[in-house]
Amino acid sequence: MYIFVINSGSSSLKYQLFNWPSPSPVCTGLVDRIGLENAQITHKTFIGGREQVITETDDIADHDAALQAVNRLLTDSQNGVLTDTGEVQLVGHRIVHGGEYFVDTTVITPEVKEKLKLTFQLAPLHNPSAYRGIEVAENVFGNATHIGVFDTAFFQTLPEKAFRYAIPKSYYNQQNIRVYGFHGTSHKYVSELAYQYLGHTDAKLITVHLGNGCSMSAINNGKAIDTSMGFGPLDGLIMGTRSGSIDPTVIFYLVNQLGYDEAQVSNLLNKKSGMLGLTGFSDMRDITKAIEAGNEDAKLAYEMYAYRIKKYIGAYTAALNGLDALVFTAGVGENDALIRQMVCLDMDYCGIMLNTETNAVREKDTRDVSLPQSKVRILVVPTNEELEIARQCAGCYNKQA
Ligand SMILES: Nc1ncnc2c1ncn2[C@@H]1O[C@H](COP(=O)(O)OP(=O)(O)O)[C@@H](O)[C@H]1O
Ligand SMILES: CC(=O)OP(=O)(O)O
Ligand SMILES: [Mg+2]
Repeated sequence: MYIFVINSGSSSLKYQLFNWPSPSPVCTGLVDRIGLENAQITHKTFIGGREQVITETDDIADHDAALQAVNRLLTDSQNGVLTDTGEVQLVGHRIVHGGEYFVDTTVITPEVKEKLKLTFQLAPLHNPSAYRGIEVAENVFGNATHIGVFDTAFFQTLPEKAFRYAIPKSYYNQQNIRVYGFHGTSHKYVSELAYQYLGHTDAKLITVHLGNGCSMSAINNGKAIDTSMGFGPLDGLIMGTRSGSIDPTVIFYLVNQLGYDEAQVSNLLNKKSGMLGLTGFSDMRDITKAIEAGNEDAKLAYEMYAYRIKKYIGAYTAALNGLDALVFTAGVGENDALIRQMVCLDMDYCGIMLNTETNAVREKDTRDVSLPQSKVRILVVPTNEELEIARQCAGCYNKQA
């Protein structure tokens, strides 16, 4: 059974095709810079153990054009992996915000799509493009069952003391204003691999997902008990373009003193802040280069980024009453050894002692980068949200069958 997984970002589209139940993808791809000049498609196929990479640069106006281009590559007469997109039976869609409506993996119907529209405001960088991705994919993969997998689902186990805000109860009861939590698919996936690596599931974990969006979660015996993102994916850690936690007084000031409206505040905090606002770059690789070139703003931003993570480690170690493993994942968490080093520096009081030598070695697989005497294991676990989405789609489909 072919399962196609789509992870639609605001300006990118990632995808993987699985010939289920094999967890190794038949092909993977990324369409980057959608809507900008010179969008780039990187399409990789893995057939008979051979990797083939096709890259194309073109102007791709929107998600519709992006999926049409992917469709062409998938069914190309020479290098295609499918004869027809009709061969795809399930399409899994990553949906960041399930709001109050979706607590689990859900088959997409017209009613589901209507409810999804109500979540746009809550995740403005993500849910509108996921919705667009669904609409386009329904045309391209007309025979398939489309299934939504929600970032928020993993956080259904949060206790009320962690998911409620200290505002009048009616805002929760009537408006569902509460912590939802995000990147749940990734936190779930890497925590399960960490438990496998540790060899037991009765362990206390802190998972640190550092991609464009960044979040942490505290996990006790496989159940999330707290997480750093909140009502929307803006709270908590400093991210590529998002501020993370900020005193709401700043927002009152922007509105009252500078005359900002809601769209301007949202644009500032979601798209112009974080590492981009502090340094002019949102990509950690550019920031590292800037630090090497002596850029003081970049150095400070890097320190702020690591410091915020450190504070959450302290908070979650307290919430868990101990810690067995600290797990780093996603683009920055997996690849940026220096961030891991800065986060773990001077944490021996908490039992965290990094092996700076093994930490500096690049590897693809799950690995332990702590010193033998460290009470807490420090793990680097590559995430794979697409594989987890495929797994959940197959589970949802089999339950229905
Ligand atoms: N070798 C690397 N060193 C440092 N950072 C990296 C490296 N490779 C990728 N990244 C960072 O990973 C980020 C993207 O992470 P990713 O998990 O792919 O994010 P998303 O899924 O949110 O787009 C980039 O912004 C970049 O800063
Ligand atoms: C929820 C979120 O922030 O997702 P991403 O990291 O893909 O932007
Ligand atoms: Mg991501």
